[in-house]
Amino acid sequence: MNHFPCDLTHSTLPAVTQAISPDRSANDSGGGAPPALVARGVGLSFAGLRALDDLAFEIPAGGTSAVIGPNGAGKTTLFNCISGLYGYEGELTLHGRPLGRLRPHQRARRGISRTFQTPALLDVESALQNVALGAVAHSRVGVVNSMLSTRRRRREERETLERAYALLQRLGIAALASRPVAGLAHGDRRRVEVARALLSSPSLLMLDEPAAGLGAEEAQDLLAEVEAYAGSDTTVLLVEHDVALVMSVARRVVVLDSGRLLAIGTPDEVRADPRVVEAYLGAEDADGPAPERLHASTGDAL
Ligand SMILES: Nc1ncnc2c1ncn2[C@@H]1O[C@H](COP(=O)(O)OP(=O)(O)OP(=O)(O)O)[C@@H](O)[C@H]1O
Repeated sequence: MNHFPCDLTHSTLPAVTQAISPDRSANDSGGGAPPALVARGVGLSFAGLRALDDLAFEIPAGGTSAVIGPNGAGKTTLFNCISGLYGYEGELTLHGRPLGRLRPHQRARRGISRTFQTPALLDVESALQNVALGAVAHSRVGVVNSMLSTRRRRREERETLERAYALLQRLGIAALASRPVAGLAHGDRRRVEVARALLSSPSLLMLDEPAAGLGAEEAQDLLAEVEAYAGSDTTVLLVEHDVALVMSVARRVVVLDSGRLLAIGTPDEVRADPRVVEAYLGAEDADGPAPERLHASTGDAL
C-alpha cells in the first residue's frame, strides 16, 4: 500500500530526463578504484575566453572536498564538465575509470549526481515527487521500465517513494512532502534538491553552493547530515562561496582563479598559501593578515 500523499507520475519523467540529460551519445566502459576524481589537462574555452586551463588535481575518495575561487574562477564550469553538460579538453577519471565523452545520463549511471546553483526543481510537483525523480537519471527510463510488468513497476515506484520520504525525514522537511515546491522557502527548496541528488546513492555527489540562502548553522547541519547519510562510499564535492564553511568541512580544497589551478591541499595548507590570500584580497594585501573569510567558522586563525 502506498502511504505517501502523492505518486510518482510517469508524465513527469521525460521532462526530468531531458533536464538532466540534455546531451546524447558516447560509450560506457569498465574499471573502478580511488581517488574519487582525477583531472588531467582539463580545459575549456568559450569563444576565446579560457574558462578552464590545463587543470590537474585529485579528489580523494570519501568525505567532503571543495572547489573554491573568486567569481568567474571556473567553479561551475568545472562542475558542468564533470557532470557532462560541457565537452572539454583533457581527461576526467572517476574512481579509476576515465569518463571519456560520456553524456550526462551515462555519468549519472556511473554514480555522479549534482545540484545546481539555483535549485532545478519541478515547481508544480510536490517535494516528495521532486526527490523521487532523482531515481530517473539512474534508470533506463523508456527502455527497461517500459518492459517491466505493471506490478514490478509499481513496486519500484513505491520503494522509490519510501526512500524519498526517508530522505525528507532525514533532512528535516518530511512535513513538506506533499507541498508543491513552488511555495517552499529557498532553504527548503535547496534541501529538496540535495535530497534528490542523494536518492541514487551517488559515488560522487556534487553540490553547487549548498549553503546559499541558508544560515551558517543551517548550512553546517545540512552538510553534516549529507555526509552522514551518504556514508563512506560517497565523495561529496562542493562549490561554495562560504569559504569559512568550506574550511571547516573539507578534507581537500581545490582553489581556482581565472580558470587555473591556484592551489590545492588541506584547509590549513590552502589558507597558508599567499597566492590564495592574494586572490581573495588583492595583490596589495597578499603579505598582510589573511581575510576573515579564509578563517574556519570555528574561529581558527591562519
Ligand atoms: N555558457 C557560457 N558561455 C560563455 N561564457 C561562460 C559560460 N559559462 C561561464 N562562462 C564564463 O566562464 C568563466 C567562468 O565562469 P563560471 O560560472 O564557471 O565561474 P564561477 O567560478 O562558477 O563563478 P561564480 O562564483 O560567480 O558562480 C566566467 O568568465 C564566465 O563568464
